[in-house]
Amino acid sequence: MKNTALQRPQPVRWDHGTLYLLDQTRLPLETVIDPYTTVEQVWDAIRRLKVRGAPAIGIAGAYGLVLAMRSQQHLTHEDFLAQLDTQAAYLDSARPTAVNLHWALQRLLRQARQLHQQPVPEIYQALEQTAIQIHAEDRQLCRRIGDHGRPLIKTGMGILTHCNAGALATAELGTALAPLYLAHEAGVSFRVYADETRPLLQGARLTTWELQQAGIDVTLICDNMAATLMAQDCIDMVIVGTDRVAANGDVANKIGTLGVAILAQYFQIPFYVACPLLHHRLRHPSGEAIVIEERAQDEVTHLGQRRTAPVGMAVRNPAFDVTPHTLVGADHRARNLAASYGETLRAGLWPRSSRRLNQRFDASY
Ligand SMILES: CSC[C@@H](O)[C@@H](O)C(=O)COP(=O)(O)O
Repeated sequence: MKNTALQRPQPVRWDHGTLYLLDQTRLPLETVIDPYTTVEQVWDAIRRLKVRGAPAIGIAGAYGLVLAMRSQQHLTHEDFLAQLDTQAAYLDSARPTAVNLHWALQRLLRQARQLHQQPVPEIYQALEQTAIQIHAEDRQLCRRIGDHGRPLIKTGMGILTHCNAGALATAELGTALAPLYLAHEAGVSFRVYADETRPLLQGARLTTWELQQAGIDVTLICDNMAATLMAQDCIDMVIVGTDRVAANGDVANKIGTLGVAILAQYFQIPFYVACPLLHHRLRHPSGEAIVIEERAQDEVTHLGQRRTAPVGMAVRNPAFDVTPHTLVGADHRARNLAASYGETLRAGLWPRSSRRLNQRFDASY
């Protein structure tokens, strides 16, 4: 058994009331961990992707709300709860697509309302404990995804992943990368292909970095090389994370995921989405209703500080896309026959309809 636990990076840390975030914009060249003491700093870190990946954003947002309320403990109950609402709405505005941020903030708001009879400092203490609990729960959820997905990983496989859904995006193991970490620890040898993931290069900068640190065989490819590698039989499965799941099983994930899913169907390669459905309330009936974050133009017109497009160029920069549920799953032939259900990698269940999918999610967490 190999032990990779020591090499895994920790994107978020809470230590005696101070939040520490690993600045992911500086990876892989520099490993910088900054302390955060104000809600404005946390909002900015989320917005700029210093902390990123749906689960890590949710955890950081929860701690951000705790930081916001620390200096408000002198307020009356009514004013404390009003301020809590205001600060949660502010944090929630940092990034719209990942469900975890909204989910974590709402959980803290609900808890504060339930405790409205308690003295304000006790409500504050409970908020801090819940943020710590959200952090710990994510660690467990990632491990469960890892346990569930590990048997899929077989010796000799080539595995393609897009963006970064690893330790850097979560409390510990990652979602999509959790099965890979556990398979590696169990001695399974496989090769990961990491899409570079334009425009912000989460694959090139982050997935390669964390897998390399863990001693996992990883090869970097440009996004436009995936089709060729599939045609050359280098890819046996695709596994990605998700920022939001709709009730019909459609999944929003980093821009470019849809293209990979279409390719996987063409080449009849299993396409898995790894996620803990605890956070996904399946509020949207289908992927069309999911709000997709549109980011700044310079992320597309520049590579780092260097301009690569003409001045004045029209640009689109949606940060995520939606993969229809019909493209998610392991058996493309079966899916063509019964294309009306989604399959999402989760605790041992492969539901056959979105209604059952919903029930099973609730039952398991
Ligand atoms: C476990 S993470 C799943 C997703 O959050 C991940 O794949 C992703 O798209 C992250 O996007 P990012 O813009 O880097 O926050």
